[in-house]
Amino acid sequence: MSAAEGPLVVGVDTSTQSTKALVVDAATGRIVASGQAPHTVTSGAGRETDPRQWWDALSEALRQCGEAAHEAAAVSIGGQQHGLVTLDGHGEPVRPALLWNDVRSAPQSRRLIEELGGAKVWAERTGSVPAASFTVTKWAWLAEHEPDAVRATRAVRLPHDYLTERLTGQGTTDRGDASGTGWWASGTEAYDEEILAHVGLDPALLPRVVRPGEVAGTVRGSHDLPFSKGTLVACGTGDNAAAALGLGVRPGTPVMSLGTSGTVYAVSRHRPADPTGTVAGFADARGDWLPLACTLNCTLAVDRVAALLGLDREAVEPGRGVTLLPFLDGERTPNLPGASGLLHGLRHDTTGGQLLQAAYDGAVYSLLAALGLVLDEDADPSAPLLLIGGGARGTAWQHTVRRLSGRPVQVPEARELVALGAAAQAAGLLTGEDPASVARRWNTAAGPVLEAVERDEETLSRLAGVLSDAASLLSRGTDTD
Ligand SMILES: Nc1ncnc2c1ncn2[C@@H]1O[C@H](COP(=O)(O)OP(=O)(O)O)[C@@H](O)[C@H]1O
Ligand SMILES: O=C(CO)[C@@H](O)[C@H](O)COP(=O)(O)O
Repeated sequence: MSAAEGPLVVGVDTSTQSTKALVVDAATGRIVASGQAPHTVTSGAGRETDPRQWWDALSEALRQCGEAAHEAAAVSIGGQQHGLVTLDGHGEPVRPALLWNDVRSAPQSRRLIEELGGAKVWAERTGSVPAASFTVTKWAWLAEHEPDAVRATRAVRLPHDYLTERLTGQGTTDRGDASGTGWWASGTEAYDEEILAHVGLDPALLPRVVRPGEVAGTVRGSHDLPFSKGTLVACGTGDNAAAALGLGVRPGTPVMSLGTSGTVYAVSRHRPADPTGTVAGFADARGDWLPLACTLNCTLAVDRVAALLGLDREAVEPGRGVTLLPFLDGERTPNLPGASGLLHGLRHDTTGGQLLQAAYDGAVYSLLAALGLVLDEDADPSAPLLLIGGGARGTAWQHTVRRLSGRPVQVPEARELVALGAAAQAAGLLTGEDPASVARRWNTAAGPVLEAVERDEETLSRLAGVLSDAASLLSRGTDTD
């Protein structure tokens, strides 16, 4: 391995299933070392992780990076959005974090929307209608179900804030991740004190929102990570905003991420406010906006169907009659938090491979149905859809997205776009550059473009029909526990 041309920076992605760390040469974008370690998420009614697992996983991922991590001049952390981290007076978790895909707060979501003036008011005020994923609904759920935990809480953080604070000793966040809480007003770019008062959350418990490009702090002395005391720490951001940075996308370029969550988004110059709630009006990590739609069921749901069928995830077969809505975790897009999976059109001659293809179709359909809503007038309708996340490596995912979108699809060769985006933020601290320009200089989006194929209108309209006909079944919910 040749010596680095520039200073080394570390970018971290602490996402739902694992924490990944990259050591990157800030001059060239070359990945000098990488590491990854898993965390566990509870199953059953809720989805929770002890935040200390993220720290341990970060430590292990950095250990795998070896000596290179010791040389880092700056570090930044991107992470799963929305999770509610509650800390006591010593900075220790009061209880495990409630994650973005925990739908127990669906009743609190409905109630908060109604109590504060309805969906349109929320969309105009915070950019988003707070579905059960949003932090504000989780805080309301906790206040109702575990008031002792709320009373013991001295600080409220998001997942990426938690790790940044353990590095720096400072409670900080950024506009991108703050915009997914439901208590950050997108018009004024400040915490919304009325919403906070409504849910009984003292603003003093929240982190300071660091400006894009500002240093969040420096690595403090006492920790078990390989960084030297005084290493610069950037503000970090939510994982989708980090991936947008990591790709260096300009406004209007559509991105689809296939991971634990499925997301579609584009950077926009216009502040979003979708009263239907399909599009979350997130801020990006620079000063623009990131209209985004997110599904709860993506790679894990399809892999689960493959496992139930005893098939490899690539063992799909074409078939036109069967429909599978893979809403194994409830769903957010469409907003059906109580839904479960639904199968329609099963026949004696339906094969396992056709059922598996139907699961891919169902997962991709929800994302594509929202794609048009996240793109504004800046968008070029013929631009390739950038496909990222673990699922983007899969041939069946790639083919399904091409067939149901009718668009060309570009699959960047770089695998860890969230961690690269965080690394670009860290590099920006050293050079004064815009992180998105850093990523473009690193050429992170480079990868093969798969040509457009004819859009499979028959499958799209069959899926739309089943979704509409099964509406009452899907909104009723299933008692499984
Ligand atoms: N080669 C592959 N083909 C299809 N799916 C894959 C492949 N590699 C990983 N995955 C899927 O990617 C998922 C993890 O993606 P990732 O984006 O890392 O998730 P997250 O960031 O949400 O934790 C796994 O659930 C797995 O199903
Ligand atoms: O809730 C959202 C976006 O609003 C999710 O995209 C989370 O940010 C989790 O991301 P992954 O772990 O799937 O990357």
